[in-house]
Parts: sequence; C-alpha cells; structure tokens
Amino acid sequence: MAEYSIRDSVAIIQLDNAPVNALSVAVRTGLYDGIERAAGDGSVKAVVVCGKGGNFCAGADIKEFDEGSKGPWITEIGDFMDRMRKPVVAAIEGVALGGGLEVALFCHYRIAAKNARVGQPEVNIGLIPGGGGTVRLPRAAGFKQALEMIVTGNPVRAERALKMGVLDEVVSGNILEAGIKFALSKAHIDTSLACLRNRPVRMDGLNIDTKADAALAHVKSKYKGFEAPMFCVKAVVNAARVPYDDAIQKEREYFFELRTSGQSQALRYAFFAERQIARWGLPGGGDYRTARAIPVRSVGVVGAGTMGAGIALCIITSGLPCVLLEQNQEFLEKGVTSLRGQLMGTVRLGKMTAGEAEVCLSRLKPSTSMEDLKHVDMVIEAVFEDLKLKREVFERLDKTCKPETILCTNTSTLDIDSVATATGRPDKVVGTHFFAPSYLMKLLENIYGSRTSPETVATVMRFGKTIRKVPVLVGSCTGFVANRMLAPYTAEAQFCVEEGASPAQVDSVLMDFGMPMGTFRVSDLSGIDVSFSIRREAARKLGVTLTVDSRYFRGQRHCSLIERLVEKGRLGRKTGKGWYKYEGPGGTVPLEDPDVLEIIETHCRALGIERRNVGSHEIQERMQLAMINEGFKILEEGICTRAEEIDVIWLYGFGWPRYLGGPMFYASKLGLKRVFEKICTFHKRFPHSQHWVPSVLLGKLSESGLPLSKWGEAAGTSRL
Ligand SMILES: CC/C=C\CC(=O)SCCNC(=O)CCNC(=O)[C@H](O)C(C)(C)COP(=O)(O)OP(=O)(O)OC[C@H]1O[C@@H](n2cnc3c(N)ncnc32)[C@H](O)[C@@H]1OP(=O)(O)O
Repeated sequence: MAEYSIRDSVAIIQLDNAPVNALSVAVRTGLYDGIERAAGDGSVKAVVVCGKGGNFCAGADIKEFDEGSKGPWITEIGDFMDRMRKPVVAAIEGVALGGGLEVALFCHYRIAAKNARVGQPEVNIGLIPGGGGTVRLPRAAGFKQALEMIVTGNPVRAERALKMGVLDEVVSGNILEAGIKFALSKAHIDTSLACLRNRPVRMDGLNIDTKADAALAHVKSKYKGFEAPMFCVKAVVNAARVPYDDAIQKEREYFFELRTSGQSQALRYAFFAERQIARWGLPGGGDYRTARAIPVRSVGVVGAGTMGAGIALCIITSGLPCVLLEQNQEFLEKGVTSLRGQLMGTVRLGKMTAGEAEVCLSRLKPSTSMEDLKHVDMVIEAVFEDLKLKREVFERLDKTCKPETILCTNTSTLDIDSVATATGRPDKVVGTHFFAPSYLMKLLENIYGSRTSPETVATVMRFGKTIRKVPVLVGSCTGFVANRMLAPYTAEAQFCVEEGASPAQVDSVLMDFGMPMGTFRVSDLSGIDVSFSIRREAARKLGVTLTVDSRYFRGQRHCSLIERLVEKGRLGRKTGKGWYKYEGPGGTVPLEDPDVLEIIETHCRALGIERRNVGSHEIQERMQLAMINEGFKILEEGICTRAEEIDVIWLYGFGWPRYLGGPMFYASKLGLKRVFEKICTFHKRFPHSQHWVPSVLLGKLSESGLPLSKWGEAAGTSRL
C-alpha cells in the first residue's frame, strides 16, 4: 500500500511494503490513488513520493509475476504524473531499483540521500525494465550510460547518478524534510519543463546506427546464452529512434514476452533460491531464527598451499586480519608469494588499487608458530586431504586455541565427525568446503557434523557472507553435495567416451548446453593425477588395487582411462597434455589429440568394449540425469533440506547456466515423470552403475505433481 498525508501544503505518498517496498498491486494502486488525490486537492501545491523503512522501492514485486497483471501499470501512473501541473518529487533513500527507479523517473524531480543507490537490475531476472525505464533513463542519463546501466543491471551510487543526470540533488539529513523543501521550491515552475517525456534521448554525439550494431555484437558475445541483455539493447536503441509513445509500447511488448519466458522464470527462481539458503535448520534442533553467530574478528588459516593461500586472501580482502600458518619458512614463503600474486592479479584487472592491496596485505600475519593462533576467533584448516594429518592438526589446535575458537576443516571428502572427535570441542567443529580457485569461486559448502552446535553453524554461515561467498549448509556424507553429484556426472562422461564419444565431443555438448567448461577440460585444469590419487586412495582403503584393466570397482562399472593417461604422463594442463594437448600462449589452448584417441581405442580393444556412435543427446541426458538422480537421493537422505540448496550449489560451484535455474529446477521443467522413467530405463540398461538406481523420493514425487518448493517437505527432511 501507500500512505497518504499532507504537510506544509505538500502531499506525501509513502510506499509501504516491507522490507523493500516492492511495487505490489496494492502499492501501485495506493500510489495511483495518492497522485490522483493530490492532483484534485486544491490545498496541495506539490507532491513527494518516498518509501517507508529506509528504502525508496526495489521495483516490481517479483513474487507477483506469476499471477498475471493486475492493478495500474507503472506507465499508467507515470502518464498521469506527466499531465500533472503540480511538481512531483521522488525523495530516495536506500534503493530505487527497477520499477522503483522508473517511478522516480516519472516524477518531475529526483533527490536522493548520499547512501542511495539507483539502478535497473531487471536483466538479472531475465527482463528488461518494463515501466518506461528503457525510454526515460536514456533521456535523463544519455544513451551510453543508460544502456550500460540497463544491460549490466549494476546500480550506481547517488553521487554518480547526480553526475549522470539521473538525480537533481543529493542531500544529507532527513530525506523527507529535504523532499518537502525541494518540492515547495519547484511549486511555481512549469512541470512540463521537467518532464522526461518532453526531452529527446541524449546521444552526446554518438551515431545511433553504429552504436546499435556495436552494442548488439558486444552483448551477444559477453552474455552468451542470455536472452534479456539483447532485448535491453533493442529497447534502448528503439527508444533513441522512435517517438516516446511508440518506444513505450515496444518496451511493454518486449517486457511481457520475456516475463513468460523460461529464462526469466529460471532467473527469478534463482533469485529466491539464493535467499532461501539462508534459512537453515539442524536435524537435532536449532535454526537460523534462534542461533546466534559468534563474532569473528580474526581468523587463522592452517596450510599455505594454493587452497589455504586463496582462503587467507578472501579473509584479508574482506577486512579481517588473518594468521597464515605453515610448518616451515619455505612453504610459508611460497604461500605468501602465491597470495601476493593473486592479489596483484586483482590490481591488474582494476578491481583494486595498489594502495588497497597494501592495506589488505597489512592484515596478513604469516607465521610458522601455532602459538599465533591462540587468540583468533576462528581457524580454517586447509592441509592435505588426509584424515590422520587433519586429526593431528585438530588435536594441536584444540590445545592451542582459546576454548571459544571455532575450528573449521576445509575438506571435500572427509567425515566431519571423524575430524571433530580429535578435539574436546566437537560442537565447535564444522566443515567449510571452499572450491578451487578458492579466492574466485563463490560457493562455500558448510558441513555440520553430528555434534556441531547451532551457534557454530550460524557463525560459519555469517562468516561466508562476510568473505563474500555464497554459503550453503549441508549434511556430512561422501563428497557432500557438490562432489557427490559431480561423481556420477563425470563417470557418465567417461563411460560415453569408452563407448564411442571423444572428450572434445562431450565437452562441446556441455558447453552448448551452457556450462562454462566441459568436464574433460576441467579435469585437465585441476590435474588428472588428483582424481587418480583420490581413486587409488579409496581403493587402497578397501584393499583393492586399481589397474588400467579394471572394469569394475566394488561391483560397479569403472572406467580406467584416467589410469592409462597417468601411466603415459598425461596429467593435464600442467604437463601440456591430458585429455587434450595444450598449445598457444602459455600452453592454454586445448586441442584434440590423436594420441588420446589412440589411447582410448587401445583401451577399448583391450577390454573388449565395442565402440559406437554416441549422440550428443545421449551424452547430455546420461550426464545430467545421473547427477539429478543423485540430487534426489541427497534430498531423500536429508543431506540437503531443499532442492534450492542443490541448485545454488551448482550455480556457484560449477557454473550451471543461471538461465536454466539449476539441475533440480531443470528437472522440474523436464517433468519428474519423464525424468523418473528415463532414469529407470538407464538403470535397466546399465545395471552395474549404482548411480542409476532410481531415487525413491523421485519415484514418489513423479506421481505427486508437487512443485519444487515442496520437495524437501515431501522428503520429510524439512527442519523449519
Ligand atoms: C512493473 C514492471 C517494471 C519493472 C520490473 C521490475 O521492477 S522487476 C524487479 C527489479 N528489482 C530487482 O530486481 C531488485 C531485486 N532485489 C534486490 O536486488 C535486493 O533484494 C535489494 C533490494 C538490493 C535488497 O538486498 P538485501 O541484501 O538488503 O536484502 P535481500 O536481497 O535479502 O532482500 C530482502 C527481502 O526482500 C525481498 N525482495 C527484494 N526485492 C524484491 C522484489 N523486487 N520483489 C519481491 N521481493 C523482493 C527478498 O526476496 C527478501 O525477502 P526474503 O523473504 O527475506 O527472502
């Protein structure tokens, strides 16, 4: 809704829809009614539109998008304002985004508090601004700057918006008082002079034809696969070419076309999924509503290898001091050099100044003495993935650190309890699984053990946000969520290669689907020897020796091509050859290698595997369905409590195309009945792959027709 009041002959319309005053039907109706009332009230000289609770407005209410269009549209409210003879002033604090900024652009004037940010982020949810933004922002800010804001979706701060011409004044102090004062100062000025409708699009000397082609080409390559950025360009270009009303009409057509598109649905889903993951609960009780995070003012990182150095870098760049610990000076120096190198990389990319980088480095305390961890609030252990070693480190940490210190293990495979029991504080032990490269990858899988306390979980969840990661809480199991789902996905890729596909073919199927990289290129990048030693270690623990001829491992189908590549010294990019051979500058360009194809052929001949033509559709289906089936098992076991958690993990851990929501959302769009039937078919066809045993939950859901948001509840794993 919108609250209406009058002060000093100024009508005040306050948008009111906590927490961000999104433009619901009620808010739009309240705004329209308020404007109409002020227009008809002879005692009112001017109008101020503002927001309640510290924000102007975050745009259309995204939750209402699936309900169709009801109530007045923003442009109808705007048309009314355009005809008003009394000045309407937008008094902005907090955010004016999307439809919020569009409302402001319909006002005759815009003032903002210093803390304010304005922007058109619709592109992030697969839309273009649909309330006049593509037509009015270029009239205020000029074609080039408006296009940039609309295509990137990035908001700008008040001072910059003022320079751009989006705002008329930036004020300090009470925004409403300033708005009233400003409105009264304009009460006698002809409003048509301030109306953006009456101004041309500012081209600032640019030629629209040349600019249009260049912008389309740029956007096409930069936002590969995304539909909305192209529409943003088309709408803004159109606004520069045709009269105002025609441009508004076209913008509306584009907006509605996109609103019902699969991409926008997926992107809206991803927006809310990211917010859902903050709502965690533990099986033993305790959740985000009741658990209090312990303040983290300093952190220690044990292990200055690539992972540890990257984690330390995340910490110091987020403003926290960090002790980086290594066992000896040589390893420590190596770690610090690697950290410095990554930091300077960000300076070279213009993301940080050299001065800011120095400030970050001043927060780092390299050390070889565990005593330096005595007073830190949290320690993240990032030593080699070996249980015995990790337990030794935890035993020492437990003795050294103050009793309140939270001890985190950066593990991708180990059971949290088996590490926690090395200490006398298992309630303060938790897994924090960073993804390589740890400074860049946004995902942080936080893993609770059976005795991890709600306070410890609350602390690592908040810490994740502090260091600008996307923290997702999951239960403990082999591979947790990300790697557990990745296992059948990569296994199927290798089986497809054994059966007749080439690594390059598999990778191009994945890239065409929208993944940032194919699985074989990823394997080359991270090192084939890494997967090799993980497999060898797992086999060793079971008393099995894996050889190049192993077709089965614990009764399961096994592809030993990795063993063959390692045998030939093909460890990946670092050796210049792996699944591909690498050429070009710095040996970074992957080329299909006839030698690899020969290795595959020989391997298949030796094992009597008959090769055939494996089609792209089959590759995609097998890799994705195997991994989706695992996702349902994860839900079924309560390792995750919501499908949204799995999707966020894939979006941020593996770069699943955001415009496809995530694997679980993708499954919901394919239809669970179809997904289940396909998985059953694959299970019959490949009985020696455990990952094709259909998930019981999936079977149940395939009959139920329940929406994705209810899958966790149906699994009985929801804890809230
Ligand atoms: C009529 C056609 C014209 C225009 C089309 C549009 O306007 S489309 C909408 C364009 N606007 C956006 O995309 C803004 C999206 N929101 C944000 O970027 C951030 O939420 C924001 C406003 C910067 C606040 O960020 P913050 O980190 O402070 O909070 P959080 O993101 O957790 O949001 C708080 C809760 O508000 C809900 N919410 C935010 N924006 C909207 C919205 N536009 N519609 C509906 N709900 C919104 C968000 O989901 C959070 O709710 P919660 O229940 O806590 O999950």
